[in-house]
Amino acid sequence: MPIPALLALEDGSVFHGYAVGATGETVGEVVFNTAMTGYQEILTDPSYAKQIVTLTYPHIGNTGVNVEDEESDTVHAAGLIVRDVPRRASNWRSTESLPDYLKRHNIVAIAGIDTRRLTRILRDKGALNGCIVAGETVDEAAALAKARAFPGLNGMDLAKVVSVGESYQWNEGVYDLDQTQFNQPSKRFKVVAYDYGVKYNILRLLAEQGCDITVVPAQTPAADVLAMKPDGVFLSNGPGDPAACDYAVEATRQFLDAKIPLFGICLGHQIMGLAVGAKTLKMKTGHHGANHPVKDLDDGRVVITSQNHGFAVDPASLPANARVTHTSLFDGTLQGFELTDSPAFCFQGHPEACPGPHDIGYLFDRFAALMEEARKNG
Ligand SMILES: NC(=O)CC[C@H](N)C(=O)O
Repeated sequence: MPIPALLALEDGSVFHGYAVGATGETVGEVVFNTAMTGYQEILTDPSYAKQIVTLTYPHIGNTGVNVEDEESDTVHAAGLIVRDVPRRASNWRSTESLPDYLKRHNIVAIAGIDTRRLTRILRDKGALNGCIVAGETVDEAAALAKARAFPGLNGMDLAKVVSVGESYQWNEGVYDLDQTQFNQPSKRFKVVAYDYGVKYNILRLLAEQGCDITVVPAQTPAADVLAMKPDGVFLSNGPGDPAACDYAVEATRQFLDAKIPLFGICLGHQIMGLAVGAKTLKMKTGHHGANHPVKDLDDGRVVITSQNHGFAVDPASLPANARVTHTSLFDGTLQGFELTDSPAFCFQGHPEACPGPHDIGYLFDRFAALMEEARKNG
């Protein structure tokens, strides 16, 4: 007999299903992700800290899990909600089933609920706080009280919580499926990457550009980084509210003043926005998926992108020296901008994919070109 589980949302909705992960309880902001593949990359994306993810694709776990597809050193999502997990996982790289993996990481997960109904609630009302309880006795009223007691992500600084404790070097490139190993690209740039909750594939794609990367903790002062004399600085993705990361905003201001090549992704984009004086806001419905159309305003092309954010930079608040480069074709929100007086640019979505399409991978080339240019100008 499966172990019972329930999901309670702060609006009073309750869903009954069964446990497919650890027993116990978890609380967080419930969001839906529309990607059809990549559940392991989603679970290990540190930007999902304090968020419970429901996947709209109904069959999750078909290909099991494997060590090469991890996007960080552990699972960061606060919980998982799915329609159905197959009884048997099958893939040539699979080393473990999804339920065993969730149990090993102590992640509470529920299956057997109507994820379409849940998604419609979240789409109509926006992200809601929720609680999953899994165990032989599940108490609806207690779960509801816990969902309502969760303070929400507004004002929460989670970047420094998930960040690495000590700096480290990263040189590994992307995974070569034919060689079944990670590339070891040669190095031509020295890059410092801030870890606000960085995904490994960002570091891998930077390495593919020839970056010799030093990953540093979120609160590393700008002066320490500038003392390393890097060719460029990278600001990573990460969880929580960007407006709460004052130390990151302050460091970014100093990099902009120093006119050092700067590239930000997702939380890094939002931090760059705050550093130039723009405002961030919480979106009603965040973007979480792998098929989001984004327009590149420079050449008009439409790129299909991976997305994972619940906050956004308000384009109306951008200063005159910020030029908008990308916008979302789903809701018109800001997706990218660059500065006209500094070699700095950023993107709200995920050019590293994992999971998702690679259409916007050209941003990594752009960062390398900025560093090349800065070198020439000495
Ligand atoms: N993936 C990210 O970096 C997310 C940034 C931020 N935490 C948001 O939700 O908008």
